[in-house]
Amino acid sequence: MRKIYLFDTTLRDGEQSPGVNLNTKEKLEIAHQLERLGIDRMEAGFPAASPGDLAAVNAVAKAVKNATVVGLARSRVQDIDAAYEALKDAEDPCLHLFLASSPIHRQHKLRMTKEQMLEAAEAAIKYAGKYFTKIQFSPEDAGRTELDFLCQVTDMAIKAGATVVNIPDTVGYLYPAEFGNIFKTLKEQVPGIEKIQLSAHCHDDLGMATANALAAVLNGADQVEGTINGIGERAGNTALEEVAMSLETRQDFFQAKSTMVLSEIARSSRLVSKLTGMVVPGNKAIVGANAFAHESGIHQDGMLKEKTTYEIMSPETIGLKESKLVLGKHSGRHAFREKLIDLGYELSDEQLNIAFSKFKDLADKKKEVSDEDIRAFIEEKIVDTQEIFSLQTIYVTYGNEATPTAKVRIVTHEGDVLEQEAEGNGSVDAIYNAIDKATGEEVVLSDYSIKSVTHGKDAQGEVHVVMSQDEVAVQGRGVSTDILEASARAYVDALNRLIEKRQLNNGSRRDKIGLV
Ligand SMILES: CC(=O)SCCNC(=O)CCNC(=O)[C@H](O)C(C)(C)COP(=O)(O)OP(=O)(O)OC[C@H]1O[C@@H](n2cnc3c(N)ncnc32)[C@H](O)[C@@H]1OP(=O)(O)O
Ligand SMILES: CC(C)C(=O)C(=O)O
Ligand SMILES: [Mg+2]
Repeated sequence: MRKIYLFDTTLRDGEQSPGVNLNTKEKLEIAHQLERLGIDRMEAGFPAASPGDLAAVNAVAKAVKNATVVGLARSRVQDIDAAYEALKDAEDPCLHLFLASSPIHRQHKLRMTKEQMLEAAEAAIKYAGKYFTKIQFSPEDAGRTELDFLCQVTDMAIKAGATVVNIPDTVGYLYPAEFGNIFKTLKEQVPGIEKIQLSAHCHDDLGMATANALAAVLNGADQVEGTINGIGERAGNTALEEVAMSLETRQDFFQAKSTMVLSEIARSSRLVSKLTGMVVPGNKAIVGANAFAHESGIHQDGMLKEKTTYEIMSPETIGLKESKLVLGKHSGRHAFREKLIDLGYELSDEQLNIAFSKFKDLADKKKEVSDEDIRAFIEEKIVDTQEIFSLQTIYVTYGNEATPTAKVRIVTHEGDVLEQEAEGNGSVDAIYNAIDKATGEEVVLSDYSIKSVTHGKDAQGEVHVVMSQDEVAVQGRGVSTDILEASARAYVDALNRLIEKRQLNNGSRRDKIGLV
């Protein structure tokens, strides 16, 4: 099995993400985590960029013991000197030199001919050879460089003393077959290529960064460069966790492995996200919050029966606890029942059906149904014995200079429809007056409280009421994403309990409420 070296540039190309600025302490924290992650080489910064970055690279160089520490430099004496200054205390230092080779960069940016580019790069590699035994050379924008010229540049770099030649697709322009072909060609056509390592550095402008890096591996690349979470200039770099997990998951195909400590992936991702402020999208491969979460019923059913139906990797491998079955609009009964068992509820099939349809109603209103949501509506309703009144609709008219009015429609358990409208001191009072009118009940409301039982903008509100009638007191609870609906539900719930209690105490008094 071939070893693929991982070169992490989170602290250099990753830091080139707009808005990211890591101080020395933060770079050190990430560097130590990269060591735990088993990264072979880490690029700590660009020492010539600023005295602060030189100091940060120097701090990383002194602190890191289990990886090669790399510093980036233009092909200029002052940059190489700065990099030497930063890296001189490293146990295993490496200089990363670059000079663009593509026609666009040569003509417009460097204003150099091919010959001048070759001469400048050669002079820089040779100058660096005085200080460094490990030198990586990158022909920047290699992806858009004439292939025969790239072979010439690589040949020059090997002869001048480079130990690694890194091929950057600087602007993320190439497709895997094209990028792979560069490596194949270099391997076939450059004499002495076996003396050095070939490396791939890809950008994600067309979403090809990982695919291109893996195409390079298939065509002989020894090293892949990238960052944690794929951060980096513009659309970012190859995400190293994607490469390592691809090699692991598809060993059969790549016949290559990295020495990344896979169980440190999740922790590394969280740390980089926290210190750079770059939020990991939920759908990001490997480390996104949804990468091991399943929402739809058919998938959840498959997962419960056999995880490999819908998971090609296990969350435990990357250091997460377990896969998540997220309850939402697309979930089914199997996952719902499993969740209830997890939460400690054992329901009969009939209760499960009632609970499931309430869950679906809630899921239509909320993006994700949380454990608290489920507890709230299970405890609210499944214990119900008889629903004499059920609230069908409420309409409330409110304006701060108008009298609030509410219209309710209630259906009795015998199918009668009771519809009434009333005014009140506030919206809730208007709703309660309308319910009183519709049901014909006269009650005293002695307590009303409201709290949020879940979080976020679509949190559920839980209303709790206490009411009494002829010295019989009952409580009622209502839960909804809308507090007026929760208020109405709590009131109707209490009325149902009141009537039930009254029936138990006195025999039927339903004639009084006109239900017979
Ligand atoms: C593809 C990549 O990611 S490359 C790395 C990109 N990262 C960075 O640029 C971050 C750090 N950079 C910096 O802090 C600054 O750009 C510095 C300190 C390096 C240079 O700053 P300045 O001297 O003000 O130059 P500026 O950045 O405006 O322009 C770049 C100069 O370097 C030249 N240059 C660009 N690449 C190279 C190279 N690899 N080798 C030699 N010269 C180069 C440009 O042609 C330009 O030269 P000119 O001034 O003669 O026209
Ligand atoms: C410095 C080089 C390797 C780079 O980051 C690029 O070309 O994208
Ligand atoms: Mg780059």
